[in-house]
Amino acid sequence: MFKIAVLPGDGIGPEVIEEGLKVLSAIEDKYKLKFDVKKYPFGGEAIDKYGVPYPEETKNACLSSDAVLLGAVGGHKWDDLEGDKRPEAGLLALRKSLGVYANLRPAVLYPPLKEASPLKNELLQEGLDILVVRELTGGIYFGPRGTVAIDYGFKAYDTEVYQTSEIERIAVIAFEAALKRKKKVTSVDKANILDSSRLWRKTVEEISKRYPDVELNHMYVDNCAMQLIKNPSQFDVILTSNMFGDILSDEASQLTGSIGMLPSASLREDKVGLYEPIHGSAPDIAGTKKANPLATILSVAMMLEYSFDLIDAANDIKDAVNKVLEAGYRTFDLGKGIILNTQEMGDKVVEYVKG
Ligand SMILES: NC(=O)c1ccc[n+]([C@@H]2O[C@H](COP(=O)([O-])OP(=O)(O)OC[C@H]3O[C@@H](n4cnc5c(N)ncnc54)[C@H](O)[C@@H]3O)[C@@H](O)[C@H]2O)c1
Ligand SMILES: CC(C)[C@H](C(=O)O)[C@@H](O)C(=O)O
Ligand SMILES: [Mg+2]
Repeated sequence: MFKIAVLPGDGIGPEVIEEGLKVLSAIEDKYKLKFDVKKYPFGGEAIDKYGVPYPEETKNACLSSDAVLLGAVGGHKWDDLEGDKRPEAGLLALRKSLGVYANLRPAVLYPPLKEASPLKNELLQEGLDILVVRELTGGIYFGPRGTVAIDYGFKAYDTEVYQTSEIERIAVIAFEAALKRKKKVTSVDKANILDSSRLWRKTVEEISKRYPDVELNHMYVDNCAMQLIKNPSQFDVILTSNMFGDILSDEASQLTGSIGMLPSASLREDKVGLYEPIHGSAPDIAGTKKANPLATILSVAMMLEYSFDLIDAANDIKDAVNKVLEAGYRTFDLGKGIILNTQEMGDKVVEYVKG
């Protein structure tokens, strides 16, 4: 029986997780499966209860599970805490402790959402299906950092650090993914300025030699941010660092209609994975029932696919989401249509999963 540690977190986290679990339980019924699902405190909620964002009990549960499903963490209440005591520090510790260095963020435009994308229709003729492969356990998020007092005020620093082995393993993930897609990798860096990016570029070049069937091009991150809007269909797999991937995936998500549509899987060598929507705790809409649960529901689909090899079940969820959208149902972030609240959207997906 697959063991899943569920971390609802803060803000809209628990709201979208509830809908993800509803869909998971519909899959259990449909396929006569049984998942061992347990919730644990994490993020701001855990700080309030235990004084730390990633308590030992939660850590032990995550480390002994087949998959971790996370809502989102953070909120104004904890914004003034020191960096390493914040809910977001718990998220970094979770990712690091699991060793899930490969963050896959598929930005897929579901055809019924063409109107919800801010792009002109003519730019979407070929659809939009980009896989952002983001390095997740290195780079500036984990490099040396600090704040020191100086003559006038303070000096604060964060350091982008990458070593060959970290770049190699994430590049392999990107090239392998490209082989199953349109066979194109765009590696995004800032090699005109940063030493770490120059090592990135050189290492990616080396790995690309093992993949003669995959086309590789390099792009500076500032240009990539622009090209995503100008000509998104040029991209297949975007391979990039932790911070650039964070930023570019939020940008790519909006092209698909809303950040509320983008799921993610964070993987390592074995099948264990962390699954989470790419959005945050959205304090501006928490408690209003406006949150779009589809990114979390699609993260459940990724969990079924990557950690459990339940491909049919994963496809059922993706098909159900497409059908719900085709039938005109929307959450408020997706623009015009039959507007549903968070719970109603979850129920609709369940209805279509059941068939
Ligand atoms: N993985 C995570 O847990 C994660 C990710 C990003 C941000 N955060 C945290 O979340 C908090 C808020 O950050 P932020 O406002 O920059 O980013 P956010 O992603 O929470 O929200 C950005 C905007 O997108 C909207 N939005 C996000 N998810 C949505 C959904 N499912 N449906 C509809 N609209 C949605 C929000 O209402 C907001 O207007 C911060 O504390 C931040 O650190 C956590
Ligand atoms: C909250 C933050 C630490 C996180 C990140 O930057 O990785 C978030 O923005 C994300 O995209 O998952
Ligand atoms: Mg982000």
